[in-house]
Amino acid sequence: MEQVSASKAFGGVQGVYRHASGSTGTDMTFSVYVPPHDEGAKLPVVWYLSGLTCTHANVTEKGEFRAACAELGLIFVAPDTSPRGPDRNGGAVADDPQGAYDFGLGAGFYVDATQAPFAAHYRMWSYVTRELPALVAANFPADMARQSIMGHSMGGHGALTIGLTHAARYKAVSAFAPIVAPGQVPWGRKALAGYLGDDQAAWRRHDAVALIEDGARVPALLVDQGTADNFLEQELRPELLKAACEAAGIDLTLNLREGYDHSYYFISTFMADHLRWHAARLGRD
Ligand SMILES: N[C@@H](CCC(=O)N[C@@H](CSC=O)C(=O)NCC(=O)O)C(=O)O
Repeated sequence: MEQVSASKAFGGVQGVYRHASGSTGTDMTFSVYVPPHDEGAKLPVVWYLSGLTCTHANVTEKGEFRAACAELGLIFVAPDTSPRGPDRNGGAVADDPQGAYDFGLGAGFYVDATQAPFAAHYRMWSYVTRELPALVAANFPADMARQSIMGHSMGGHGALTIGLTHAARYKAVSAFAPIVAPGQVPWGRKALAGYLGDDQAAWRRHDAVALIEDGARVPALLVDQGTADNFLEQELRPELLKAACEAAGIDLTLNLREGYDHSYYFISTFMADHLRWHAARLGRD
């Protein structure tokens, strides 16, 4: 692992790191904020999965998480959203043929692709759930028995599906403006078809509403959603998650935030609220 940068912030260190990923077969860049802590202490880890078009940098620069993480003693990890790099294996790493913002580069959807040409490199599920946690555990003062996960939009979809699938691992799961049912909306249908083909069982394993319908459970979920979000009605559809949680008895807190859009102005406004909710479930309040 190579350190790209390290800057003191709120008494801790905001770092950016690069490594050769075995999951994606590319170099991957991610950021980690380590709050001030006693020497030898192990700290809980909050994972943040970003949305379409993002790298680690969007939330790192605009997410305004550091003050709360420093206060609460939380490590904050922000991975990239897709493999990147020189074109290999027929365009698997480079942008998709249409150059779309919602598929291919910057739009890995946190799945392990099975379809050519993406299967060779687009393995963000393995990267985020296995490879990067091992790297973080080995290189940072992380208590891997206390992890939680959150995300935005496409990353909210990733946080929900990963959190529902690994319910024992992640002590808290939350999202900002998540895609809740990718199998039912254009962004998701395009990505799942492109990465997973027509395997409907695989689609359901990467769809929060379908996972809940199929029996996945977490004790509680927190979702914040802006009412002025351009993507609300066509792509996000939080009412589908609300209905699934009600039917399943999952304690969903769905905060509809009047006038907020889909941007980091919205996310940064409610970031500290989410981190406090996570901290309470990670034994840090
Ligand atoms: N057409 C827009 C759409 C991109 C966009 O809004 N991306 C969001 C995530 S959307 C769901 O995953 C985002 O986080 N953008 C980065 C940011 O810093 O705001 C476009 O191409 O810009």
